[in-house]
Amino acid sequence: MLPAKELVDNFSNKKLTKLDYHINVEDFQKEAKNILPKMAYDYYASGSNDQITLKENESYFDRIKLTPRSLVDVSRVSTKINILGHQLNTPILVAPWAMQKMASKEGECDTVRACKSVGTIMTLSSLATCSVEEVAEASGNGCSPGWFQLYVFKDRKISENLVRRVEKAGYTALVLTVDTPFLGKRLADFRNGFKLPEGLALKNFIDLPLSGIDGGLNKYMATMIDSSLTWKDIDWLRSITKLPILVKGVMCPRDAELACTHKVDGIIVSNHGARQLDTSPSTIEVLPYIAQVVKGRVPVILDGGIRRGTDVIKALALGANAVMIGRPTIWGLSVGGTEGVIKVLNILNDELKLAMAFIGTNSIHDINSNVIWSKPQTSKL
Ligand SMILES: Cc1cc2nc3c(=O)[nH]c(=O)nc-3n(C[C@H](O)[C@H](O)[C@H](O)COP(=O)(O)O)c2cc1C
Ligand SMILES: CCCCCCC(=O)C(=O)O
Repeated sequence: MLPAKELVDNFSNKKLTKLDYHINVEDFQKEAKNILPKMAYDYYASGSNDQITLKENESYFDRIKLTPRSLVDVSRVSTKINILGHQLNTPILVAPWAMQKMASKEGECDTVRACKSVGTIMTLSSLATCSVEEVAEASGNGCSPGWFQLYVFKDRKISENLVRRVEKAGYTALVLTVDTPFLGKRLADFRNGFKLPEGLALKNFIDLPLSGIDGGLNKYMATMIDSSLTWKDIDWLRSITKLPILVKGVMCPRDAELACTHKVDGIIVSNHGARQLDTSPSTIEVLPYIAQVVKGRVPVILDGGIRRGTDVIKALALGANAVMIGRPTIWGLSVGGTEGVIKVLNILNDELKLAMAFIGTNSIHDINSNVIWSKPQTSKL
């Protein structure tokens, strides 16, 4: 990927670095595949079983077309949004993903620095290789470190303690993952005999017999995570915290209605990056049906398969208030640590801005279903 000779930028005379040669998400993925150990790359990249949903999450976006518009003043395109009281520079948030120290030396701490720099939200996984407190410290004095993703353990006391630590450290919302009663079957992890590399641990549980995964990922989840969780447990979570609660992993309109009934503060349409139920639909396919049920009562966020700025527009047009990205940040972190994640977020946001100009929109609020191409009915032009 790097040219043999050191180059300088013609305009700024600035020396070009390795990251300058990565100009889209795919470049980062290719480089990450080259540099990561196979066991880590496979864990990060895989979907479950035959990976049918994994392909669909990306390819369904390509089937949706956008309508270019002409001669609209788009000299002031802005990607700023407000979500749950947060003023952000971009509608692209960072999804929770586990065990980030396999990708960079400081793992989740590197990612939170990138999110602060770009002006977006990081969601820290329960199963992180940096602790809640370390990530809060890395995010900067007095800064909100972001949102916290919660897996509910069979021993509720463990989850309750974790929630107390999250509140104390200044996180501003809980993201309750509801699609993981058990872990999906990712074939490569079985074949590779996945384990955490020497010296890494699940840092939020360092004092408990929960910080290692020697028996494998699936056994860990089956032994530790509470698969008896139901909608009534949203009420339990509400009873132990005042933090806003978003549910992540909603794929069915009926569940979206139940989420609203249980007064959640936000819904994340997600199939866990196609790592749970294979042959479930892509997230962008189900989004309009969920938005139709939610009717603006709470913010709707979509994740899964977002790899281009145009994908972000399509999600916003079909009813999302914001999106999250998982793997693009994994590849950014693997290639360039904090700077790599910043670069990936900027690439996607720049692509978003450019496409917004082409469809004739200046603000995120202007994006609605009219920007999606459909055969015009001549009488309605
Ligand atoms: C390697 C990896 C680890 C993940 N770990 C978690 C996790 O700990 N908790 C969680 O709720 N979701 C987890 N997810 C799912 C992501 O939050 C997100 O839903 C998904 O990555 C979005 O799809 P994308 O990777 O195509 O952007 C993980 C995803 C990946 C790829
Ligand atoms: C502790 C091992 C399980 C990690 C699971 C994290 C996750 O959600 C994933 O998709 O992977």
